[in-house]
Order: sequence, then structure tokens, then C-alpha cells
Amino acid sequence: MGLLIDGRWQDQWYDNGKDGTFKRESAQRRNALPAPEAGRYHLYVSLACPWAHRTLIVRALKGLEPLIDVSVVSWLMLDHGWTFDQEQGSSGDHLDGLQYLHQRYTQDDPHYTGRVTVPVLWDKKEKRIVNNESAEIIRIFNSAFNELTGNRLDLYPEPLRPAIEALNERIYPAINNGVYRAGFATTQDAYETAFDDVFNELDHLEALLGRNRYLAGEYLTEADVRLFTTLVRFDAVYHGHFKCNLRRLSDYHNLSNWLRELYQWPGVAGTVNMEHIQKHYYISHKTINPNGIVPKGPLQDFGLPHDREQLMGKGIWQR
Ligand SMILES: N[C@@H](CCC(=O)N[C@@H](CS)C(=O)NCC(=O)O)C(=O)O
Repeated sequence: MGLLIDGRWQDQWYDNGKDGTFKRESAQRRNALPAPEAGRYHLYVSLACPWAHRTLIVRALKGLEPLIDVSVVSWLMLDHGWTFDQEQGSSGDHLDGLQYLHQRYTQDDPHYTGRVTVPVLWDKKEKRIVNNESAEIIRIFNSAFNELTGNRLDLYPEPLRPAIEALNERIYPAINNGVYRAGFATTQDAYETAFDDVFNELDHLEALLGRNRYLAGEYLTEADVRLFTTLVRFDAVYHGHFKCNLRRLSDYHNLSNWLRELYQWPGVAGTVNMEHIQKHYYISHKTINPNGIVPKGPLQDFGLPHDREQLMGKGIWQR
């Protein structure tokens, strides 16, 4: 784990400061897509990472697999940050055979200072990073290539935008980032604050999903995708490794049925790789789990039947 300082790689763990609260650095590349072209862009992901996972799901739902190819980093992230070590699960860098992801960042800017994160949407033509913020990459995927693919599915439909934004604003701090704030906390207080945020919000969402088929109502939207990638990791990683253990996700009836419905959505299961997920967290985070023992459990089967049909659902909005 480390970061680039003026283009040079430095190996260092997160600095939480005195209060022990984990602070996530904002993504630095936030450009719009220069032009929708097949084959021009390359997506860098980790199959372990919930943020990168969002982009893989939307890429699949929007039929972008033939247009945007992907390189997968290794699940193991140690001194050099994300690597393309094929012995530890990486696909290798399909573009230039790079060894480390930070080399992409310094190709974009030889003086880059900041964390080297996934996902990254790379422009092969201009040789620069288009965007490294998953929340924005999924919106690009949702609309920018429609003319090329003819895919009219809309995960961020105009009339639902206020509801989706309101959900994102609750779910990001309390859950998506909340589990990290719990897991990476370095004081008891910081951990307990994050822990309470996680479970208060899960309770709220459990009630919401008792009324709504999907988070924003009858349509499956980006809000569902963004929650899914955190919750699919919950029992396998966040419950144990990040100490979010008041309840298991499987103890929540509505949330776990909703999770199964999303998992079974065509295209989604193929984006979930539990081996990368468990190995990454338990083996890479040496400060939390120094011996790198990976738990054998829990037993889980997201392919089991769900009961969501009892609520009205219209699938994904069509433009
Ligand atoms: N805001 C970013 C966050 C991405 C992020 O933090 N990714 C993690 C992996 S789960 C990462 O690459 N961390 C490396 C680091 O912080 O050094 C997004 O949503 O795209």
C-alpha cells in the first residue's frame, strides 16, 4: 500500500491523524468522455474492489463488453500498490504489459501526487486517464455509448434523479465508505461511530426494501448497483475483517433477498469473484490481519431463490 509523490512511488499506509478516522482521498481525474468510440478506452479494475466492481456491472448491463476491454490487477496489494502479477490473479496489463498500476498514473502525469486507485478509465488515443471516480465512470457508461450500442437501458433516469441522489448521499458515507471507516479506524471511538452508522443505515434500508422492490422504487437504478457491490462483500469480508459484526447481512430478510435478486440479474454474477475479494482484504491488509489467514467461511449461495416478486418491479428504465 502506498502512493505517488511527485511521480515517485512511496510505500506507506493510510495516515488517519489523531482522531483515528479513515479519510478517503477524492479521485483526481474527473473528465467527461472525449468521444464515444469502440476500442478507444481501457478499463482497469480490481475484482476485489467494490468501487471498481460498480463499473464492471454497468459495463455488463449496458452491453459495453465488446467496446471497452478490461485489465484486472492482482488481488494482492502490498508494497507496490496494485500490480499486474499474473501469479496472483491478475490478467496482466493487456495494453503495454505494465508491472504496476502506478505506471499508468505517471504516464498520465509524470508528477502525479496521490493514491493510485482502481477503477481507472484510460484513453488509449490520448494516453491519459479519462476518469478514476467510479460514481462518474458508471454515469459515462450509462449514457455515452448509447448511439454505438443501441442499448437504451437507463440506470439514472431523469425523473428518478432526486431520489437516486438522496439515496447515494445516505448510502455512500454510512455504508459504502462506512465499512471502510469501521475497518480502517485506529481509535475505538472512530470505529464505534462508523459501526453505528453502518447498522443504523442497514436497518433503514431493510425497512425501505420491505416497501420498494428496488431502492428508488419500481426501477432498478445505479443506487442499487452501488449498494450491491458493498453488500455482496459484507458477510465474507466486512463482518469479520472490518469488524462490522452486529449482524450478518444474511440476518436481514429484505436486504438478503434483494441481494440475491441483483446477483441473479443477467450479467451480474459473472462480475463477482469471491476468491479475489477474500484474498485481497485478508492478505493485503497486513496492519489489520498480520498473518494473512483467510477465513474458510462463510457458506453462502447467492443463487438461492429470492422472494422479491411479491413487490411491484419494472426492471431497468428504458429511454
Ligand atoms: N473514489 C474512488 C475510490 C476508489 C478506491 O479507493 N479504490 C481502492 C480499492 S477498493 C484503491 O484503489 N485503493 C488503493 C489506495 O487507496 O491506495 C472511486 O469510487 O472510484
